Amino acid sequence: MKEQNAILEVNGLEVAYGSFKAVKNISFNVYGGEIFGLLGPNGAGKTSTLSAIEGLLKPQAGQIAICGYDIQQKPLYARANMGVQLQSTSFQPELTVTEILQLYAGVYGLSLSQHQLQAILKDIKLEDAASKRFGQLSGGQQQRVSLFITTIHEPQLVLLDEPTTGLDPQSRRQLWARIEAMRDKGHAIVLTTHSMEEAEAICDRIAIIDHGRILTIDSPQSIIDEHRHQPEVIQASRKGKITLEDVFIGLTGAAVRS
Ligand SMILES: Nc1ncnc2c1ncn2[C@@H]1O[C@H](COP(=O)(O)OP(=O)(O)OP(=O)(O)O)[C@@H](O)[C@H]1O
Repeated sequence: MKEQNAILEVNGLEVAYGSFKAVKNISFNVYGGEIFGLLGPNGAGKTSTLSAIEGLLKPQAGQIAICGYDIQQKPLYARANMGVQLQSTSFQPELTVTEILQLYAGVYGLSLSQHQLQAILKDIKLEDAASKRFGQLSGGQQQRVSLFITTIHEPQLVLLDEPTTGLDPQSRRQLWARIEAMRDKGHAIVLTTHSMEEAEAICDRIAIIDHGRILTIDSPQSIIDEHRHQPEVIQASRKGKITLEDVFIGLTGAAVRS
């Protein structure tokens, strides 16, 4: 991680829906070459935070800059530096993999030669599925197409909302490897996840959010070390050793959110 290179700056972010404040004074930076995880129980404010970063909703207060461009003041510049993973349901199920790749390349003003297309299909391990319809792909295959399209314009900031939910362990590992490869190329990656295992496996830093506030922000191991002696964390421990999940439950409480 290169500390000097803040790709995403979030400062004093507040998001409200009517009179309800979903995000309350959240600040964090994400740097080139790091994977940053947003963790929190259902309703904590993760998606609201991502939506504000994407510029899909106007914050009640605070500033968000992507590569120095304010998302509200300079949305086109900010978005040019950002890749947002689309949900699989956003793609036309009747289009083939090739058609989808060509379509989205076109959206970003790129035209793919036959040679480039073959290289991409090989890279995302879908050589044999080039003419398959998107709707006929497995969940893991759809995620690979979706992740590739997110980064087709080589954005500096990549936003992934629960990228591996529903994938089998093999597909999840493969997606982790792709996300890590993006990190190693210098992209800044922000992802949300409910998987503590995922956060520990690939995130360089995480923020645990609850009720719209950041409770703690650091590397997974530092967060475990910092909170391992708290009584709520020890009480949450199930395996005799303190895990990130124990800290998460200890900090956010064991009650299921409505
Ligand atoms: N469009 C909306 N109108 C009103 N309230 C909303 C809206 N979107 C979200 N909320 C509320 O804002 C709070 C934060 O929601 P958000 O979707 O950001 O949480 P989350 O951390 O992404 O949750 P999850 O893990 O369930 O996806 C919740 O209480 C939610 O009910």
